[in-house]
Amino acid sequence: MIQVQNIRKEFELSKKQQKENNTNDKVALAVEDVSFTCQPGRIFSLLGPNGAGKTTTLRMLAGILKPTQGNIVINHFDIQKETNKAKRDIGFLTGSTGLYERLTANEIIAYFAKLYGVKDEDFKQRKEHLYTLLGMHDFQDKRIGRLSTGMKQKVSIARTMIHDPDVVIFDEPTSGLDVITAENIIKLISDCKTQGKTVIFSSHIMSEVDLLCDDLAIIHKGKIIHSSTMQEFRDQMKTDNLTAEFIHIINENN
Ligand SMILES: Nc1ncnc2c1ncn2[C@@H]1O[C@H](COP(=O)(O)OP(=O)(O)OP(=O)(O)O)[C@@H](O)[C@H]1O
Repeated sequence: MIQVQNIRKEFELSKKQQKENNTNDKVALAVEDVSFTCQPGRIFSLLGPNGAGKTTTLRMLAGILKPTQGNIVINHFDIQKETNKAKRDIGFLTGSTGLYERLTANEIIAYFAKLYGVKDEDFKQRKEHLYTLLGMHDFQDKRIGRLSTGMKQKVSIARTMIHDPDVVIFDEPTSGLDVITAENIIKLISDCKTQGKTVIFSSHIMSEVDLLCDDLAIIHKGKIIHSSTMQEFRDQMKTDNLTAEFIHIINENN
């Protein structure tokens, strides 16, 4: 379960950033008064145009960024007060997940399994499952620095899932992947739901949202402008498809 209450994130701007952003403001407000709940066994989708505040929100949920205000609770653990306990329950996938370029996929997966205290027998079984699902056997012994963007993304996904987290946070999970692998990721996300995990993902791809999500929130300029179940979203649509409806809601709030 993820409970988000009135979170706000301000970034302090350096003199250089102020110049780049053409502003005298000392802070940039990225997320303002955002609240939502993600339930176990359901998939929650966070949608929004570029720069809306999706990654900033997900990084706060994962305990990587500290909110300026507000509370985040992951499976009853306050992410700011009981960070380590909360983090054990989280798998976080982001496009910028740092992978050590000089290690191989096998070394990275083994390293993270150890870090999270995964038992040997669980490790072997999970690794095999993830490598098969993602098609990773062929490059498991290659150094990360020699892998393509899509291959690196696969390693990141395996790394995110190896400790079998209860709560999974995916920031644009299929970005940079070929259609076959993207389909497998969709299947992996869907399996997470069947296993009763709490899933949140951000995406620009409405067909993925349509396939996967039970609940959704639309964020725009740092604020939640729509929040409902997917069914409620469909029932209130004023246009005839999801993409058109998304654009319509954004335009109404410009
Ligand atoms: N470290 C930072 N310092 C200053 N401003 C930042 C920083 N990180 C993000 N921002 C700003 O916060 C806002 C939200 O950015 P964020 O990356 O969360 O958007 P996003 O919805 O994930 O966008 P995208 O779909 O393009 O990835 C943007 O205006 C961005 O410029």
